[in-house]
Amino acid sequence: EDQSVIQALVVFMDKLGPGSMQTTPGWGWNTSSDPCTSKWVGVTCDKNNVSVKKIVLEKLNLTGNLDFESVCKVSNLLVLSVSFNNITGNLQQEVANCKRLTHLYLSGNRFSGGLPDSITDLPNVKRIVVSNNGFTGQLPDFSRLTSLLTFFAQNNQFTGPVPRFNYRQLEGFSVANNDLSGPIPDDTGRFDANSFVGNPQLCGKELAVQCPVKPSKKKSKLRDVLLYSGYAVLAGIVVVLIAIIACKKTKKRPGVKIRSHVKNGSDSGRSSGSKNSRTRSEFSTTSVESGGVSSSMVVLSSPVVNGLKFEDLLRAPAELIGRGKHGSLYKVRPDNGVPVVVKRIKDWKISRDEFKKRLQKIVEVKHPNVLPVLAYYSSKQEKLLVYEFQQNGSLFRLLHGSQNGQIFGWGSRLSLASSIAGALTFMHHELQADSIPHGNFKSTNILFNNNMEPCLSEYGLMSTYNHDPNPDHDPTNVQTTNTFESDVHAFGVVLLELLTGKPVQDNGSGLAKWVTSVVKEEWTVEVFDKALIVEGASEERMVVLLQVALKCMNNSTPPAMAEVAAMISSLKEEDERSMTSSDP
Ligand SMILES: Nc1ncnc2c1ncn2[C@@H]1O[C@H](COP(=O)(O)OP(=O)(O)OP(=O)(O)O)[C@@H](O)[C@H]1O
Repeated sequence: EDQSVIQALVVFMDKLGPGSMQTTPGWGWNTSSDPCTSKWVGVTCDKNNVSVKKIVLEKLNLTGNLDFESVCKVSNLLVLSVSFNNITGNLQQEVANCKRLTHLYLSGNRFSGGLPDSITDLPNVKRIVVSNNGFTGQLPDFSRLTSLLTFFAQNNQFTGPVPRFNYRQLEGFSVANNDLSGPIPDDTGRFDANSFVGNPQLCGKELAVQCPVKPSKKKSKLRDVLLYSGYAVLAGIVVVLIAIIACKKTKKRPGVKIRSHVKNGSDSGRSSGSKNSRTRSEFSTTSVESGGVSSSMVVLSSPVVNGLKFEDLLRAPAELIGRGKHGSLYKVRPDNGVPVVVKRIKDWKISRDEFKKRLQKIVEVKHPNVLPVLAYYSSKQEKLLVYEFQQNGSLFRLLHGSQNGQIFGWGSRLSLASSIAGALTFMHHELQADSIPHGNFKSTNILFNNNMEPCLSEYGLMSTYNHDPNPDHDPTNVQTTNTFESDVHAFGVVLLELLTGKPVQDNGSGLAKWVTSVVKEEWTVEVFDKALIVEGASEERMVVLLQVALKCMNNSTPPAMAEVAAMISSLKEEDERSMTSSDP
């Protein structure tokens, strides 16, 4: 590169605040070396190694500002990614100086201010990703960007109307979780609620929120209605809360009531209502309120919960650790026992008998990489499941938590993929005839046990799919096959998460599209987690795993889980062989 360009790049990096990265061996980014021949970290050059084409600086803890004026001195710059850092400040209008830019990735930083109008002066730009930042203000009119394929701006604080785009040409689009207002344009085509949710003042058929007939005049009215109905709901909640608290105070012995409905649980002996001075578990509240319905707790024999009684659970202090779309999760530490988690599933339209039958089947199937159910309870109103608390957290946390997956190397990821694929294959095989797939497979449901072995959690609990009430159902019917296929699809998503280190949104379709497009554009390396690249993992084998992921996510002919497991297992063997054959 030209000396003037090198100087500009050094200024660019200085402003990005590289921190201690500068001392990393091979870091480059100084005026005495060349970005191409000295292979500066994050820089890719053209075939002849003379001009910089891509700058990818992801997850490097950069904390400064993005200086477009400097970086755009690189006249051939096609790709700029600074995702997942802590970059602050505004986006300069000089972004438009990067005339040849095709890919701009800024997600997962702390940018603020608006997107400059000049961003729509980038004639070749295909992908703009500004999600997960603190951007504000109105979005510019993107309709003149005829080359744009994806625009992701979710999780910011953009205001004003949904901007104009060539929606028919867009492959990926989201403005979810902002403060946009007014009607969703008519021409947004294939983009559904996922692309728009989380904007309370937005209306349109996609969101099933009707827009006022004369938008300009009635807009404020609609807003008022939304606002007031919001207040009404809030007021309602407060009243209910007060009522519940009042109830709690008057009912002195809630445990007794629950206990009287526990018919065939393993409880016996002392009255649970006695000397109960501890914080009562939150999940017991509704059990009490569901009074009158006979219910049962089944405690499975396991050394972990030897002699655990339902009352012990109810009496122990409980801490809410998750509230998902299927229910809440509490961490509970019964007297003298190991900490457990209690999953409380809401709104599952399944009878108590069916639930029991289903759980009996699930608990029969045991696999070392599947977290066993310790106990379950069902009343008409609610279903509770008990598992051992896993203090080492989930795969999601390992990949996207504060450590950012950096100490989670390629070998461990491949081995995790292989173990979990094996576990899921086994479960599918054993529960095929009963039509019980996992149903909610994702990285928060892969937990690390005390030996840091990955374990599949919450198998078969969620029925996002309709439960078939007919006991004589044909297990090969379409719906059933689809649900097992959904697990395979979800497994593909987790593979993508492992490979890219990126969290998943909207069922992974966005991530899959992105990966597919990137692969098509032949810069595959850019999809992989920076931590894997830095580690020097075999790109060839990462690509093979990527292909397995995309196969899983292929909706027309997805493979069976057993096939997936076989592919990963042979890849793992190959990887291990290469380790032992190369230098020690
Ligand atoms: N046995 C466990 N031990 C420790 N942490 C757990 C355990 N089970 C779940 N978790 C963690 O607790 C958090 C909340 O779990 P929860 O199951 O409520 O949410 P979710 O899996 O994200 O959503 P949902 O299951 O409702 O779709 C998750 O981060 C999950 O990884």
